[in-house]
Amino acid sequence: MSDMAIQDSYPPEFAHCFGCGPGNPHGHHLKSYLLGYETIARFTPDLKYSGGVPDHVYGGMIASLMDCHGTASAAAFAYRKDGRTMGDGRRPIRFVTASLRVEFKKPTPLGCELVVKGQLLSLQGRKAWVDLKLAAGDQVCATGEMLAIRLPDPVES
Ligand SMILES: CCCCCCCCCCCCCC(=O)SCCNC(=O)CCNC(=O)[C@H](O)C(C)(C)COP(=O)(O)OP(=O)(O)OC[C@H]1O[C@@H](n2cnc3c(N)ncnc32)[C@H](O)[C@@H]1OP(=O)(O)O
Repeated sequence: MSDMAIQDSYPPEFAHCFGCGPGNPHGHHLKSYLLGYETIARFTPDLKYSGGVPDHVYGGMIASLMDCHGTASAAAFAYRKDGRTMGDGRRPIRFVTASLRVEFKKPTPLGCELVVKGQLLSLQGRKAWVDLKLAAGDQVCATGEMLAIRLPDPVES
């Protein structure tokens, strides 16, 4: 596993995301890592992120974790495809979410660590499709599929 979290390769001007931006002092600071051919992030939601009952995570938090982990995963997979290393000093590869479908399979328990994993389904041009799974222990609670779009490099003036 790379020691560097994918989000820690985001340049300061793109580090403000509430879910994962290292530069947002109020945010969740989700950290995603490339581990072989998949990505992984671990996160324990604070007890205030409850759903309809106090011991379940609310759906927005689950979607948020997939949102941030999915775009980070897309970037990591694109770095690998381009034969690059994150933080290599060149212009960073950045993706944003174009679409995210979440299926809530089981209630997600609050008060324990959640593990989000990503796998690349397809990477074609600027489009990356990422398969996502969120689990509590051995139980997969939600699955998702994201289309992430690679942002073009800004034109140098
Ligand atoms: C905004 C800057 C932030 C940068 C942050 C970086 C660090 C990350 C931070 C952490 C982030 C955390 C996560 C977050 O919270 S990311 C925040 C939530 N996401 C957004 O705000 C994204 C808003 N959307 C856009 O900016 C644009 O629509 C994008 C950039 C996505 C595409 O607009 P762009 O003008 O560039 O490209 P295009 O329109 O030619 O489309 C290109 C191709 O994609 C296809 N397509 C597009 N949409 C869809 C769709 N819904 N379903 C199916 N297909 C779709 C389209 O048909 C085309 O295909 P083809 O014709 O080529 O075959």
